[in-house]
Amino acid sequence: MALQTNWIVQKFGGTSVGKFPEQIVDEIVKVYTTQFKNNVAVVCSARSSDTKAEGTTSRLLRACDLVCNSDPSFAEVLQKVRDDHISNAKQRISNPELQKNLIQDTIAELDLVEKYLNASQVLGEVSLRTMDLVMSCGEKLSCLFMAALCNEHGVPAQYVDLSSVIPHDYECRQGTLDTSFYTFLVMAFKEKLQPVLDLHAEGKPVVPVITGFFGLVPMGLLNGVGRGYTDLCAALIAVGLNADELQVWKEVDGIFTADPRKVPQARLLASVTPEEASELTYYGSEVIHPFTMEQVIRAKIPIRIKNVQNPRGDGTVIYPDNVAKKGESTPPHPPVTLSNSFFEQRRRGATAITSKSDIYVVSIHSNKKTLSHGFLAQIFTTLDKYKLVVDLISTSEVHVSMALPVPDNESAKALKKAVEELKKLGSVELTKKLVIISLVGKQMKQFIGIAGTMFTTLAEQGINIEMISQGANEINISCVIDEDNAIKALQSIHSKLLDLNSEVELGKAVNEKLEQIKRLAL
Ligand SMILES: Nc1ncnc2c1ncn2[C@@H]1O[C@H](COP(=O)(O)OP(=O)(O)O)[C@@H](O)[C@H]1O
Ligand SMILES: N[C@@H](CC(=O)OP(=O)(O)O)C(=O)O
Repeated sequence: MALQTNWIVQKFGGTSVGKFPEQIVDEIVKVYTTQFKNNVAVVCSARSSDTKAEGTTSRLLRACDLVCNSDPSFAEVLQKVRDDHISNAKQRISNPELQKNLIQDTIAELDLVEKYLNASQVLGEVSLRTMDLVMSCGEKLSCLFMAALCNEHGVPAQYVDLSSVIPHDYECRQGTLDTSFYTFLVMAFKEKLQPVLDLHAEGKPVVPVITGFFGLVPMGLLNGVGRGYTDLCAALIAVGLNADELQVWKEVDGIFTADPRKVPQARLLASVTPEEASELTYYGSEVIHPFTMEQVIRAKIPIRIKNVQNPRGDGTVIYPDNVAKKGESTPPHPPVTLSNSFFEQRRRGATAITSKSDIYVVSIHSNKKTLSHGFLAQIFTTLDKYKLVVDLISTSEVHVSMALPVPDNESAKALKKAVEELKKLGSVELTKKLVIISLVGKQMKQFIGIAGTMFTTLAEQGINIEMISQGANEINISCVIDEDNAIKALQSIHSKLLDLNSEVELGKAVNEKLEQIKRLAL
C-alpha cells in the first residue's frame, strides 16, 4: 500500500548534541540503522553545551554584534567557541586519526570565521551575508563532530555540508522564501546527497550527517526563517529523500497538553494537527519551527517529536487529520477504516494550553468620536516602522488594544518610540509584565462553552483579564493576564479543561455518539 522508502530523517537540537551525543549515536542512530534496518539521515543544529542562550549560534551572533559595535572583544567570544569544540573533540573522540582530523577541520572553520569578522571590523559593518556565513560555522562544527563520533562508534557516517547550496546570484533572481525557492532547495539538497544515495544503491550504506544550516538565503537566514532554522532544513531533506518519517528529537517526550515544567498534570499527546502545533509554537510552547510543517505535510510525511533520553517512547505525531497517508490517494473513509487513535483524537475539546511571556498591551483611545478611516492603517504603519509585531488585537468603536511581544531591550526601546508617535492619534495606555494564555484545539469549535469555562475559571481564581481574543481560525482562544498569575491560570484551566477527568466529563455526550458509530462500523 504505502510507498515506503525506508528513509528516516532524524533532527537533533543543539542542546541534545551538546549533552547526549553518545546516546544519540548508540541508542538512536545505531538502533534505527541496524535493528530497525532504516536508512537514516541525521541533521544537527549547532552545539549548546548547556543552554541555547549560551550555545554556539548565540555566541557567533554575539561576536557579530560586537564587531558591529567596533568592540574587539569578539575575538574572546570566538576563542570560547574554539576551546569548547576542541576540548569536546579531545574528550569524546579517542581514535587518534579521527580526533586529529576533527580538530584540524574545526580550527580551519573557525579561522575562516575570524577572517570574515576581522574584515567586517575594517569595513565597519557585518552584512546579512557575512552573518549567515559566520552562523553556518555552528552547524558545520557540530556535524563534523557527530560524523566523527558515529564513525568512532561503528556507524559509518559522512559529513554533508549544505552551507553553499544556494548560488551567489540567487537573491537577484528570486528574493523571497516562496514555494519555488523551497522546491529549488529540495532539488539542491537531493543533488548534494546523491553520492550517499549511490553508496546505498551499491549496498554500502552510510549515514549522512547534514548541517542544519542550508546556505545563504535571500534576506538572510535570521530575517527569513529565524532561530530554529534546522527544523526547516530537516523538513526539506525529508521531502528530498521522500522519507517515511521526519523525527525531531528533543529533551521532552513529545507535545504535552501544557508545558510539563509549569503544569505537572500535563499529559503527553499521541498526535496533534499541524495547525495546532503551529499555534502552540507561536504562543509560547517551543515545539517545532512553524515553517517545518507546510513542507512535510505537502509531501504527506508525518513528523514525530521524540525524546533523546527516552528513545523507546512513542512521542507525538504531527499529521493532518483530513489528509491521506503516504501511498493512499484519499483520506481513510470514516468510519470503517478509522483506528481507535483517530476516535481518541476526535473526543477532546481543547488539545493543549500554552503561555507566552514578555507581553505588553498598548491601548489607544481615538481622539475622534468614531474610528476614522485610516486610523488602523496609521497604527500599523507606525508599528511596522519600528518592526513591532502584534500577537492579539481587539477593537471597539473608538478604541484599539493590542498585545505585543517585547522580549528584549531593543524591542522595548522601539516600543517606547512607537508609543510617542501613536500619541498623535489619541490617548495611549501601556501595560507591562503580562502574558498571553492560549487554549488551542482543532475540535474546540464543535464544543459549546469552552471559552466560557476558561474565563469563569480565571474569575474563580480572582485573575483579572486585560484582553480577550479568539483566533479567526477558531482553534485558539487567547487572553492576556498579569504575568504573576500565569502558572495559576495554566494549572486551573488545565484542571478544568484538560485533566483526564475533566475531559471525560466535557466530552461525555460526544463520546457516547462516537462509541455508537464505532460499534456500527465493526
Ligand atoms: N506543550 C508542550 N509540550 C512539550 N514541551 C513543551 C510544551 N510547552 C513548552 N514546552 C517546553 O519546551 C521545551 C522543548 O524541549 P527542548 O528539547 O528543550 O527544546 P529544543 O530542542 O528546541 O532546545 C521543553 O523544555 C518543554 O518544557
Ligand atoms: N543553531 C540554530 C538552529 C537551530 O535550529 O537550533 P535548535 O535546533 O537547537 O533549536 C539556532 O540556535 O537557532
